[in-house]
Amino acid sequence: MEFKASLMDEKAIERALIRISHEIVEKNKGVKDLVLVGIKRRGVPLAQRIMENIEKFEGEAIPVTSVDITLYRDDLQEDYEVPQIKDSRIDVPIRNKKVILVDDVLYTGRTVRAALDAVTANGRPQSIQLAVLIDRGHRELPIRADYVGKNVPTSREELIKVQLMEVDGRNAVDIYLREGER
Ligand SMILES: O=P(O)(O)OC[C@H]1O[C@H](OP(=O)(O)OP(=O)(O)O)[C@H](O)[C@@H]1O
Ligand SMILES: O=c1cc[nH]c(=O)[nH]1
Repeated sequence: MEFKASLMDEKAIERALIRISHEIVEKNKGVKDLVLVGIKRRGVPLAQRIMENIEKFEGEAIPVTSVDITLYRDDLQEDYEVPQIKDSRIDVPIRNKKVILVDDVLYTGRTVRAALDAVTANGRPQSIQLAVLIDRGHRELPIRADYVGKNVPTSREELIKVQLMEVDGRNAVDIYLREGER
């Protein structure tokens, strides 16, 4: 992978998450019935940070939980990976709640589609919204985000790498060119 450019530093990530946190409270007219669901792995610390921001502004904590969506190799098509639910148990009640799914990158939309299945397997929420740090385009399904940290027009040969302190030891968003695509 060849490094191309830095898209966001620690401060830019923090500002984007603060804005998203405000937008969530504004759109939902408060924090009542909100549940944040981070998509593993990097959606989980992002959901946690959004919860901490909202708690700071509103003085009220909202539940945070996670779903585990993992890429599996398609048995019939060797080079094709399909996101599947690894563990669909959600450990907070979501029936009649306003669920906010959180992930780092939105690309084809397949991970989010699997996450929607995982959430609805646990009960019928009042609504499901989506927050992502980066929307890089190239959707293959009719899925869009309600809250976006940064829209980044990309080519398919590029790769967006989000790094978060809790997982990677640093906070940064960088863009790379995939091996052999130059
Ligand atoms: O819209 P999609 O095409 O589904 O792509 C987006 C997903 O891809 C990335 O996960 P990845 O599979 O790279 O795993 P990671 O988060 O563990 O690195 C990212 O974290 C999103 O979950
Ligand atoms: O560029 C991409 C595409 C999917 N997932 C990522 O994390 N980056």
